[in-house]
Amino acid sequence: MTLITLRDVGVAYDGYEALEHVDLEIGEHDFLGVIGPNGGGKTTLVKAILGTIPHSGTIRYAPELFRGGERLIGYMPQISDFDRAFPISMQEVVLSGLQGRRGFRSRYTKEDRAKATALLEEAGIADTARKPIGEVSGGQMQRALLCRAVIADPKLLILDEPANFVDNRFEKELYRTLQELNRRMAVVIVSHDIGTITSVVKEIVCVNRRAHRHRSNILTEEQLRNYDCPIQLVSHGHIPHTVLEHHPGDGCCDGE
Ligand SMILES: Nc1ncnc2c1ncn2[C@@H]1O[C@H](COP(=O)(O)OP(=O)(O)OP(=O)(O)O)[C@@H](O)[C@H]1O
Repeated sequence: MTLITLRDVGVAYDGYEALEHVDLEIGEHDFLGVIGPNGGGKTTLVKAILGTIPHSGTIRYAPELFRGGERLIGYMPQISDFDRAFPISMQEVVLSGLQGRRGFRSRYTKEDRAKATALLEEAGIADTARKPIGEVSGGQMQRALLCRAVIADPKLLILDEPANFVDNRFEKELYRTLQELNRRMAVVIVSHDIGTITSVVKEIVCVNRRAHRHRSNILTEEQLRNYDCPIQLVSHGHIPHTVLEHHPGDGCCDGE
Protein backbone atom coordinates (compact mmCIF):
# COMPACT_ATOMS: atom_id res chain seq x y z
CA MET A 1 0.00 0.00 0.00
CA THR A 2 1.25 3.47 -0.89
CA LEU A 3 1.21 5.84 2.09
CA ILE A 4 2.37 9.03 0.40
CA THR A 5 2.45 10.06 -3.25
CA LEU A 6 4.35 13.10 -4.48
CA ARG A 7 3.59 14.30 -7.99
CA ASP A 8 5.58 17.05 -9.67
CA VAL A 9 6.44 18.58 -6.33
CA GLY A 10 8.53 21.73 -6.23
CA VAL A 11 9.74 23.98 -3.43
CA ALA A 12 11.16 27.47 -3.91
CA TYR A 13 12.82 29.74 -1.36
CA ASP A 14 12.48 33.36 -2.49
CA GLY A 15 12.47 32.26 -6.10
CA TYR A 16 15.32 29.73 -5.67
CA GLU A 17 14.12 26.28 -6.73
CA ALA A 18 15.41 23.91 -4.07
CA LEU A 19 13.29 21.05 -5.44
CA GLU A 20 11.57 20.62 -8.76
CA HIS A 21 9.49 17.97 -10.52
CA VAL A 22 9.75 15.46 -7.71
CA ASP A 23 7.73 12.29 -8.15
CA LEU A 24 8.00 9.78 -5.35
CA GLU A 25 5.87 7.14 -3.70
CA ILE A 26 6.44 5.90 -0.18
CA GLY A 27 4.98 2.46 0.52
CA GLU A 28 4.11 0.92 3.87
CA HIS A 29 7.09 -1.46 3.86
CA ASP A 30 9.66 0.91 2.39
CA PHE A 31 13.00 1.60 3.99
CA LEU A 32 14.46 4.45 1.94
CA GLY A 33 17.85 6.07 2.30
CA VAL A 34 17.80 9.65 1.03
CA ILE A 35 21.24 10.78 -0.11
CA GLY A 36 22.64 13.65 -2.11
CA PRO A 37 25.13 16.50 -2.01
CA ASN A 38 25.05 19.32 0.55
CA GLY A 39 22.28 21.71 -0.31
CA GLY A 40 20.76 19.16 -2.69
CA GLY A 41 17.35 19.50 -1.07
CA LYS A 42 17.11 16.47 1.23
CA THR A 43 15.83 18.41 4.24
CA THR A 44 13.53 20.41 1.99
CA LEU A 45 12.06 17.14 0.70
CA VAL A 46 11.45 15.99 4.28
CA LYS A 47 9.79 19.31 5.13
CA ALA A 48 7.54 19.04 2.09
CA ILE A 49 6.49 15.52 3.09
CA LEU A 50 5.84 16.68 6.65
CA GLY A 51 3.79 19.59 5.28
CA THR A 52 5.83 22.23 7.08
CA ILE A 53 6.76 24.14 3.93
CA PRO A 54 4.70 25.42 0.98
CA HIS A 55 5.12 23.44 -2.22
CA SER A 56 3.81 23.23 -5.76
CA GLY A 57 2.49 19.98 -7.24
CA THR A 58 0.57 17.50 -5.12
CA ILE A 59 1.31 15.40 -2.07
CA ARG A 60 -1.35 12.82 -1.33
CA TYR A 61 -1.57 11.08 2.02
CA ALA A 62 -3.41 7.73 2.08
CA PRO A 63 -6.38 7.50 4.47
CA GLU A 64 -4.52 4.63 6.19
CA LEU A 65 -1.95 7.17 7.32
CA PHE A 66 -4.47 8.71 9.70
CA ARG A 67 -5.90 7.62 13.03
CA GLY A 68 -8.80 9.92 13.77
CA GLY A 69 -7.47 13.36 12.98
CA GLU A 70 -3.89 12.36 13.71
CA ARG A 71 -1.42 11.85 10.90
CA LEU A 72 0.77 8.88 11.71
CA ILE A 73 4.16 10.23 10.73
CA GLY A 74 6.95 10.09 13.30
CA TYR A 75 9.79 12.54 12.79
CA MET A 76 13.24 12.61 14.31
CA PRO A 77 14.85 16.00 13.68
CA GLN A 78 18.55 16.76 13.38
CA ILE A 79 19.79 17.10 16.92
CA SER A 80 21.24 20.50 16.07
CA ASP A 81 17.68 21.70 15.40
CA PHE A 82 16.64 20.86 18.92
CA ASP A 83 17.08 23.57 21.55
CA ARG A 84 18.83 21.84 24.41
CA ALA A 85 18.40 24.87 26.71
CA PHE A 86 14.65 24.29 26.70
CA PRO A 87 13.71 23.36 30.28
CA ILE A 88 11.98 20.00 29.90
CA SER A 89 12.80 16.52 31.07
CA MET A 90 13.71 13.56 28.89
CA GLN A 91 10.36 11.92 29.66
CA GLU A 92 8.54 15.07 28.56
CA VAL A 93 10.47 15.02 25.30
CA VAL A 94 9.24 11.48 24.64
CA LEU A 95 5.65 12.35 25.65
CA SER A 96 5.65 15.35 23.34
CA GLY A 97 5.53 12.82 20.47
CA LEU A 98 1.86 12.39 21.43
CA GLN A 99 0.94 16.01 20.84
CA GLY A 100 -0.48 15.24 17.40
CA ARG A 101 -3.08 13.14 19.14
CA ARG A 102 -3.70 15.03 22.33
CA GLY A 103 -3.08 18.62 21.34
CA PHE A 104 -0.82 20.86 23.35
CA ARG A 105 -3.25 21.55 26.18
CA SER A 106 -4.45 18.14 27.20
CA ARG A 107 -2.71 16.16 29.90
CA TYR A 108 -0.96 12.91 29.40
CA THR A 109 -2.63 9.79 30.78
CA LYS A 110 -1.10 7.19 33.03
CA GLU A 111 -0.84 4.89 30.02
CA ASP A 112 1.01 7.55 28.06
CA ARG A 113 3.53 7.91 30.86
CA ALA A 114 3.92 4.15 31.16
CA LYS A 115 4.58 3.93 27.43
CA ALA A 116 7.18 6.71 27.58
CA THR A 117 8.89 4.92 30.48
CA ALA A 118 8.87 1.60 28.61
CA LEU A 119 10.42 3.23 25.53
CA LEU A 120 13.11 4.92 27.61
CA GLU A 121 13.85 1.56 29.22
CA GLU A 122 14.08 -0.18 25.86
CA ALA A 123 16.48 2.51 24.72
CA GLY A 124 18.60 1.94 27.82
CA ILE A 125 18.14 5.45 29.18
CA ALA A 126 15.44 4.97 31.84
CA ASP A 127 17.73 6.59 34.41
CA THR A 128 17.64 9.88 32.49
CA ALA A 129 13.82 10.16 32.49
CA ARG A 130 13.67 13.01 34.99
CA LYS A 131 16.78 14.81 33.85
CA PRO A 132 16.52 18.10 32.01
CA ILE A 133 17.60 17.70 28.40
CA GLY A 134 20.48 20.12 28.92
CA GLU A 135 22.14 17.58 31.22
CA VAL A 136 22.30 14.50 29.02
CA SER A 137 24.75 13.41 26.35
CA GLY A 138 24.14 13.78 22.62
CA GLY A 139 23.64 10.03 22.29
CA GLN A 140 21.08 9.97 25.11
CA MET A 141 19.27 12.91 23.54
CA GLN A 142 19.17 11.12 20.20
CA ARG A 143 17.71 8.02 21.81
CA ALA A 144 15.00 10.13 23.48
CA LEU A 145 14.20 11.82 20.15
CA LEU A 146 13.79 8.39 18.56
CA CYS A 147 11.45 7.32 21.42
CA ARG A 148 9.52 10.54 20.82
CA ALA A 149 9.23 9.80 17.09
CA VAL A 150 7.72 6.34 17.66
CA ILE A 151 5.58 6.79 20.80
CA ALA A 152 2.43 7.41 18.74
CA ASP A 153 2.97 4.19 16.69
CA PRO A 154 3.48 5.94 13.35
CA LYS A 155 3.13 4.21 9.99
CA LEU A 156 5.99 6.24 8.60
CA LEU A 157 9.12 7.26 10.46
CA ILE A 158 11.32 9.98 8.98
CA LEU A 159 14.81 10.67 10.32
CA ASP A 160 16.95 13.60 9.21
CA GLU A 161 20.67 12.92 9.64
CA PRO A 162 20.11 10.94 12.84
CA ALA A 163 23.72 9.79 13.09
CA ASN A 164 25.20 13.29 13.02
CA PHE A 165 27.19 14.25 16.07
CA VAL A 166 26.82 10.95 17.89
CA ASP A 167 29.01 8.05 18.80
CA ASN A 168 29.45 4.91 16.71
CA ARG A 169 27.69 2.80 19.28
CA PHE A 170 24.48 4.77 18.97
CA GLU A 171 24.73 4.67 15.22
CA LYS A 172 24.97 0.86 15.08
CA GLU A 173 22.21 0.47 17.64
CA LEU A 174 20.05 2.96 15.73
CA TYR A 175 20.35 1.09 12.45
CA ARG A 176 19.46 -2.19 14.16
CA THR A 177 16.47 -0.55 15.81
CA LEU A 178 15.34 0.96 12.51
CA GLN A 179 15.45 -2.42 10.81
CA GLU A 180 13.24 -3.80 13.56
CA LEU A 181 10.86 -0.84 13.33
CA ASN A 182 10.67 -1.35 9.57
CA ARG A 183 8.76 -4.57 10.20
CA ARG A 184 5.81 -2.44 11.26
CA MET A 185 6.37 0.96 9.68
CA ALA A 186 7.94 2.60 6.64
CA VAL A 187 11.27 4.29 7.36
CA VAL A 188 12.86 7.17 5.48
CA ILE A 189 16.32 8.17 6.59
CA VAL A 190 18.30 11.16 5.32
CA SER A 191 22.01 10.62 5.60
CA HIS A 192 25.40 11.76 4.41
CA ASP A 193 26.88 8.47 5.50
CA ILE A 194 26.29 6.66 2.28
CA GLY A 195 28.62 3.78 3.06
CA THR A 196 26.68 2.74 6.12
CA ILE A 197 23.15 3.47 5.13
CA THR A 198 23.27 1.55 1.88
CA SER A 199 23.77 -1.66 3.85
CA VAL A 200 20.84 -0.84 6.11
CA VAL A 201 18.16 0.54 3.79
CA LYS A 202 16.24 -1.33 1.10
CA GLU A 203 16.35 1.35 -1.57
CA ILE A 204 18.08 4.65 -2.26
CA VAL A 205 16.63 7.98 -3.28
CA CYS A 206 19.16 10.46 -4.68
CA VAL A 207 18.15 14.08 -4.21
CA ASN A 208 19.77 16.93 -6.06
CA ARG A 209 16.97 19.36 -6.79
CA ARG A 210 15.22 16.39 -8.39
CA ALA A 211 14.72 13.02 -6.77
CA HIS A 212 15.59 9.61 -8.20
CA ARG A 213 14.59 6.42 -6.59
CA HIS A 214 16.86 3.46 -7.25
CA ARG A 215 15.16 0.13 -6.79
CA SER A 216 18.17 -1.25 -4.97
CA ASN A 217 20.48 -0.47 -2.09
CA ILE A 218 23.56 -1.45 -4.07
CA LEU A 219 26.02 1.16 -5.20
CA THR A 220 29.22 0.49 -7.10
CA GLU A 221 32.67 1.57 -5.91
CA GLU A 222 32.65 4.40 -8.37
CA GLN A 223 29.28 5.58 -7.20
CA LEU A 224 30.46 5.39 -3.64
CA ARG A 225 33.29 7.73 -4.56
CA ASN A 226 31.02 10.13 -6.42
CA TYR A 227 27.74 9.32 -4.85
CA ASP A 228 25.98 12.35 -6.17
CA CYS A 229 26.84 11.46 -9.76
CA PRO A 230 23.50 9.94 -10.69
CA ILE A 231 21.87 13.14 -9.64
CA GLN A 232 24.48 15.38 -11.22
CA LEU A 233 23.42 13.76 -14.46
CA VAL A 234 20.01 15.12 -13.87
CA SER A 235 21.14 18.65 -13.34
CA HIS A 236 23.82 18.75 -15.98
CA GLY A 237 22.65 16.25 -18.56
CA HIS A 238 25.45 14.95 -20.74
CA ILE A 239 28.21 13.91 -18.36
CA PRO A 240 29.20 10.33 -19.24
CA HIS A 241 28.92 8.20 -16.16
CA THR A 242 27.86 4.87 -14.79
CA VAL A 243 24.60 5.17 -12.96
CA LEU A 244 22.73 2.83 -10.68
CA GLU A 245 19.95 1.79 -12.97
CA HIS A 246 18.06 3.28 -15.82
CA HIS A 247 14.50 4.28 -15.14
CA PRO A 248 12.84 5.41 -18.34
CA GLY A 249 11.47 8.88 -18.03
CA ASP A 250 12.99 9.65 -14.66
CA GLY A 251 15.58 11.97 -16.16
CA CYS A 252 18.33 10.05 -14.42
CA CYS A 253 20.38 8.86 -17.36
CA ASP A 254 18.46 9.48 -20.52
CA GLY A 255 20.41 12.54 -21.46
CA GLU A 256 17.95 15.15 -20.32
N1 LIG B 1 14.90 28.67 4.68
C1 LIG B 1 15.61 28.75 3.55
N2 LIG B 1 15.69 29.93 2.89
C2 LIG B 1 16.40 30.03 1.73
N3 LIG B 1 17.08 28.99 1.17
C3 LIG B 1 17.03 27.81 1.80
C4 LIG B 1 16.31 27.63 3.02
N4 LIG B 1 16.45 26.34 3.43
C5 LIG B 1 17.24 25.75 2.49
N5 LIG B 1 17.58 26.63 1.52
C6 LIG B 1 18.40 26.33 0.34
O1 LIG B 1 17.76 25.28 -0.38
C7 LIG B 1 18.71 24.34 -0.85
C8 LIG B 1 18.38 22.96 -0.29
O2 LIG B 1 18.60 22.97 1.12
P1 LIG B 1 18.38 21.68 2.02
O3 LIG B 1 18.68 22.05 3.42
O4 LIG B 1 17.05 21.10 1.72
O5 LIG B 1 19.51 20.71 1.44
P2 LIG B 1 20.13 19.39 2.08
O6 LIG B 1 20.32 18.45 0.93
O7 LIG B 1 19.30 18.94 3.21
O8 LIG B 1 21.53 19.94 2.57
P3 LIG B 1 22.53 19.39 3.70
O9 LIG B 1 23.03 18.10 3.21
O10 LIG B 1 23.59 20.45 3.70
O11 LIG B 1 21.74 19.31 4.97
C9 LIG B 1 20.08 24.87 -0.42
O12 LIG B 1 20.63 25.59 -1.50
C10 LIG B 1 19.77 25.79 0.73
O13 LIG B 1 20.72 26.83 0.81
